Amino acid sequence: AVDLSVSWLGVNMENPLYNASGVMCRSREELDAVAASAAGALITKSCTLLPREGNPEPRYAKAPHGSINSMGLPNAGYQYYLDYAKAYDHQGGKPLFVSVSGMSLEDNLEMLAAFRDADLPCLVELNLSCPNLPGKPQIGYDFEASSHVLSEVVKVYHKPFGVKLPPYFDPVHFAEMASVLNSFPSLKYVTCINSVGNGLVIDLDSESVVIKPKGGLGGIGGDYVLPTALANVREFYRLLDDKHVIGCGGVKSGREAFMHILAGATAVQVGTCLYEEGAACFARIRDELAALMQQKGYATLADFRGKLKTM
Ligand SMILES: O=C1NC(=O)NC(C(=O)O)N1
Repeated sequence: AVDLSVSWLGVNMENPLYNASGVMCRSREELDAVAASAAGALITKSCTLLPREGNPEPRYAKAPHGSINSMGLPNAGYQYYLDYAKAYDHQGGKPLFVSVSGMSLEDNLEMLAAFRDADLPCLVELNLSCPNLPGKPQIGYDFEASSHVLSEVVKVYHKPFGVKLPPYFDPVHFAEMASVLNSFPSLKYVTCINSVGNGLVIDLDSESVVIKPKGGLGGIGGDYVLPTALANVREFYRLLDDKHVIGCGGVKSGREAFMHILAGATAVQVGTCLYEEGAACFARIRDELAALMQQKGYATLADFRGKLKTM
């Protein structure tokens, strides 16, 4: 038998799989559905200070090899998720993570101070990479801004936390961002990657875009992004000091979950596949991962984590 468990930053997961922030996690009903599934943990939709409607619909579409979304951070406001976390059974339940994505640094600091004061066992994932707010850049692509935000965050939030990063595509950028992240010891994990920003899916029959916001531009997920996600996991696994990397991007079976862990991922998030298949995907992916490990003769995740061979 294989052991799929992973313990990290005080979090004990029976298996390494959980939802990507944004998918099946905006309402308490959705969060409860992930908690009731075979997922090893759950994370909330990125929250803002005030509730947000988000971008006009249609704002999500399935595409031939994945998905495109320009949701625009629709969420119930941080108090809703703080209340959910306060009521949550942290002892008996699965680990709960909270994603925070303020519209400004001040908003981020106010929300983080509130989560700090609530003194909950949840780990925070600070989203530096939402690509879908018209007119707003992805903070993660501005190294100076990222450093400034993190400098202010660690003054307010003293517990270990993580950041959700956009995909990078250039070794110089991997090195630059790793250098910024390594200067914050309490930043204990990164989640790689957020959607590949501002892609364009065209429907040939209608000769039209498939989502309304931003002239059809949206974050790309699914099969399209797997190689980019794996590269980001492996590069940050290699470049970061004493931090965990959480893999996200293109996971739809035990195979891609295995690849992310082989590249160095401590745990693995599922986005597009969860959106399309529903919470049953967790048991399927879990069992596929276990079978793959069995076939390959690995008893635990640590047996192969980060052991990607190079030539
Ligand atoms: O960080 C985000 N990534 C996405 O792909 N979409 C959401 C969103 O638009 O709310 N946010």
